[in-house]
Amino acid sequence: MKISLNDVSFGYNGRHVLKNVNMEFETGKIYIVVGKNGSGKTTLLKVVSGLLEAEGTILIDGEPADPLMLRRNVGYVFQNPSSQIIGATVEEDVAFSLEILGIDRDEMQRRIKRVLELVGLSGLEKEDPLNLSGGQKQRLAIASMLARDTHFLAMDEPLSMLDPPSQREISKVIEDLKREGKGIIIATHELEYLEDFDVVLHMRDGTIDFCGSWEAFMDKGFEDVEVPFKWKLWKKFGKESKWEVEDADTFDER
Ligand SMILES: Nc1ncnc2c1ncn2[C@@H]1O[C@H](COP(=O)(O)OP(=O)(O)OP(=O)(O)O)[C@@H](O)[C@H]1O
Repeated sequence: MKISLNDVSFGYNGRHVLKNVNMEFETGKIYIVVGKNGSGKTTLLKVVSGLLEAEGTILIDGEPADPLMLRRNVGYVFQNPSSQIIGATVEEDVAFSLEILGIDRDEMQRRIKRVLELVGLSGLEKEDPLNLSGGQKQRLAIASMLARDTHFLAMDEPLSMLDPPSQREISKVIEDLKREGKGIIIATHELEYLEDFDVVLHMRDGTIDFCGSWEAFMDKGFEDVEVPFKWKLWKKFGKESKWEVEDADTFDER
């Protein structure tokens, strides 16, 4: 599936914070959206997810799509997972996101089991979400969206509230979802742990001023994004090599 944005703009109270954006998102790929605070990342994700209605044209596989159609195809995972968690138990929380879809009980149980397995929360079905760690809450928020089985997921800073081990774990979950064929759009400042991503988008002042590979992104150099040391290693030694460099400060990039 492909979602195309043609000259899409959005304004809060008449002030445009997305300006004539043209972009295509495809399933089976991970898109990383970077840019400084206020550049429009969250707004872009909310427009693609149908949570905000924008000006311009949005197409799904070439057909005009309204916000409702976008909501059916793109799940949005909020920046703060706690704001999304409403169930008294882990399984109930996932069930809530399915109830509005009118799915029968057996199918619901199947989906709950599957998504909790996928995000590594099996065994915690009866747990109160409030007792979960930050990483587990983030997994639950992802699981609840996943259960809706949308083709795309838009995730706003899914790694920002996590410690490095949890960032690594959630990155793996996200990469597994890509292998399942989902299209994933992630707004993030944390570039360290995701490895298997496809496209980097850079936003500046409501526009996408770069869209391409991480190599091209590094070549261009953006002053407002700190490129992870790992990318420099990839560039020097190849992405597949597993080089360990002990002293990052003295590493020679050339
Ligand atoms: N509900 C709102 N009402 C008015 N202005 C808003 C609202 N939400 C965001 N904005 C403004 O829109 C612009 C883009 O915000 P957006 O949240 O999309 O940026 P962002 O790149 O996601 O930032 P961050 O990295 O801080 O999350 C900012 O100038 C912001 O102040």
